Amino acid sequence: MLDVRNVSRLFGTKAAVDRISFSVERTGFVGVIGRSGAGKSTFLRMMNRLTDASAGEIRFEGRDILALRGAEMRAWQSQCAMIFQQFNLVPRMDVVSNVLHGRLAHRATLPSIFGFWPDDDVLKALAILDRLGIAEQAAKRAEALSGGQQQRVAIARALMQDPKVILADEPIASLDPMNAQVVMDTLRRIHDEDNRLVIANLHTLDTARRYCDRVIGMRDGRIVFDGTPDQLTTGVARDIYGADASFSETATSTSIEALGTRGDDAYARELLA
Ligand SMILES: Nc1ncnc2c1ncn2[C@@H]1O[C@H](COP(=O)(O)OP(=O)(O)OP(=O)(O)O)[C@@H](O)[C@H]1O
Repeated sequence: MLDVRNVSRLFGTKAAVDRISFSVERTGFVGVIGRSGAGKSTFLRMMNRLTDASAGEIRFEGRDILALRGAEMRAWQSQCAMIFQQFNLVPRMDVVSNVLHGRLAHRATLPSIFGFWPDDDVLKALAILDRLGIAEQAAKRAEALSGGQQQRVAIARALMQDPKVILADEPIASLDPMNAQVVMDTLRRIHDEDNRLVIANLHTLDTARRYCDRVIGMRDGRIVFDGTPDQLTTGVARDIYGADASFSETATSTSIEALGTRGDDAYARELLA
């Protein structure tokens, strides 16, 4: 499905991503972990063509997406939705309009600018918001929502593109543990129910272990670990983060795990409703 071959990105003489290779045979939930500056965001941005690669190939279903230009590149970008740490919504615009912007690549620009959306698109946006549990927020300005709700709006906007791949760059780094859990549950559900490939850069080990089928560890632009969550032991994590024997997992953890084991999911949702 996805074949990344010897992909590099240089900034000046420094390799932010250094000849990385891996394959994803079939759709899954892949987490990418590593300390700040390891190259995680640069890799996602190359996948989405927001940043050019310096070398290598990224083949998705047989096509080298790094070689796409013009309309073909834009078509790829709409199949490959991106979710960002800071949500990237239009704060003063209402929620449903923000979601409808996920359809921009499919619609004429001018009517969209003036807010003329086909009824089908509006109904689809409302159905997605309903699926993500935030339909009642549809008419509010995005800026009036909590961080977790805003990230769910961003996920709804991504789903409006009907993407094959969802790339999430630190999707919960700005959220408190309860909101983080709701957002991660949402991403996982989208993978399970829709079979979309999710690749998420994550800054906490417990989140990677809990939600991912596969974890890729990056260090200094290279892949230094590629395995299952079970194989992600403290020793392995120490290598990925480049820490010494004093490495502590708590420094790279949130309390999501604790919330889950206490069975507080329903409580978290109640609070967020
Ligand atoms: N536009 C740029 N110009 C110059 N250097 C860059 C640029 N973008 C990234 N870098 C450098 O590339 C390296 C990898 O950065 P990247 O943002 O991919 O890391 P990361 O693992 O995502 O870290 P973080 O979690 O802090 O975002 C860093 O050393 C960074 O300073």
